[in-house]
Amino acid sequence: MKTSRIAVLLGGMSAEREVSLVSGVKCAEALRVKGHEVVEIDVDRDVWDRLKDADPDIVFNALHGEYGEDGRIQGLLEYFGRPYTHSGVAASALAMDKERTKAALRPFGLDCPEGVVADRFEAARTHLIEPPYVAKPNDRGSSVGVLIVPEGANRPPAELAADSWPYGDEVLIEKFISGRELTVAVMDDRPLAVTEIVPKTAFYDYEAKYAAGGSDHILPADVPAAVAAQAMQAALTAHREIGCRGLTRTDFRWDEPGDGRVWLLEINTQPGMTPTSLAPEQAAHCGIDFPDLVEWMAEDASCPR
Ligand SMILES: Nc1ncnc2c1ncn2[C@@H]1O[C@H](COP(=O)(O)OP(=O)(O)OP(=O)(O)O)[C@@H](O)[C@H]1O
Ligand SMILES: C[C@@H](N)C(=O)O
Ligand SMILES: [Mg+2]
Ligand SMILES: [Mg+2]
Repeated sequence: MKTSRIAVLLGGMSAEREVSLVSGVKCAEALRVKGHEVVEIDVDRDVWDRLKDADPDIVFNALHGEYGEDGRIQGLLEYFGRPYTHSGVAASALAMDKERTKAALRPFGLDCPEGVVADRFEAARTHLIEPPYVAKPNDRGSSVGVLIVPEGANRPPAELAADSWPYGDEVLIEKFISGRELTVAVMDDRPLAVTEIVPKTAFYDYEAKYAAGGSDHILPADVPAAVAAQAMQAALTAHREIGCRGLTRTDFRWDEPGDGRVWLLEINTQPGMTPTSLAPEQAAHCGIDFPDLVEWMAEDASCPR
């Protein structure tokens, strides 16, 4: 790839700001290793002015969560008119909405857990589906606000009605899928591998995701070949049918003690690029080191309109 001037967007205004600062610094470092001129932009409401000042050839979006992964910054980048990494406006907006993503993918034969989107105060008053279920923000990431409601629970989680609840009023109440946790990254049209995640905590929460040693990653996952093939195919189908670009990562639960189905939870259009993140680990497993992965992402950047 020819040497370019690349603006790396990082930080931002989401609940995943700290994660994005780590992803962004790592990606900026990798692009510098590859010889590119890099400007880091910690994104706030002045991002337009900062982009104009930076005058980049390419924008590398290392944001996660609301404003950075949900079509909003992508819309602004379309106006800016320079190639940007990852998915475009529509795919980003759809993928950030977990329940609508599942509805979009079921017609393609993918198993997606039953769920209902509700106002958080209503969900705090009464069980909207029979426990066990998961109550989680419909449009956040890094497991923020994820609450597990076990079988036999008398009441919904009181946290949902707290004044201090910071994740918006819309929650997804989703059937709890017991079993094992799998994930598959996709680069363009290539599913990379299947990782099984074994968290040290009760589930794959923020701590298990980002604390060193917070979870074990088994790569390649020690699962039957048919299960691995099903997860890889489902990740590719999700990437294509949601209309994604560049790198994505799709998360699954394999209901091994139950009926053995592989259930799709969500597709992430801005997967983490931190030292404990899963997509770079899968790329490395396929022989693509971190600088090569990041440079491929920059090279793959586009601005279709
Ligand atoms: N329906 C479910 N059944 C069982 N566990 C679940 C379910 N939904 C979520 N979880 C648990 O919570 C974690 C986070 O859920 P999910 O992947 O939907 O959210 P996220 O916050 O967008 O995560 P990410 O960091 O991957 O963006 C899952 O990895 C899983 O451990
Ligand atoms: C960054 C985090 N939402 C991930 O999917 O890796
Ligand atoms: Mg997510
Ligand atoms: Mg996830």
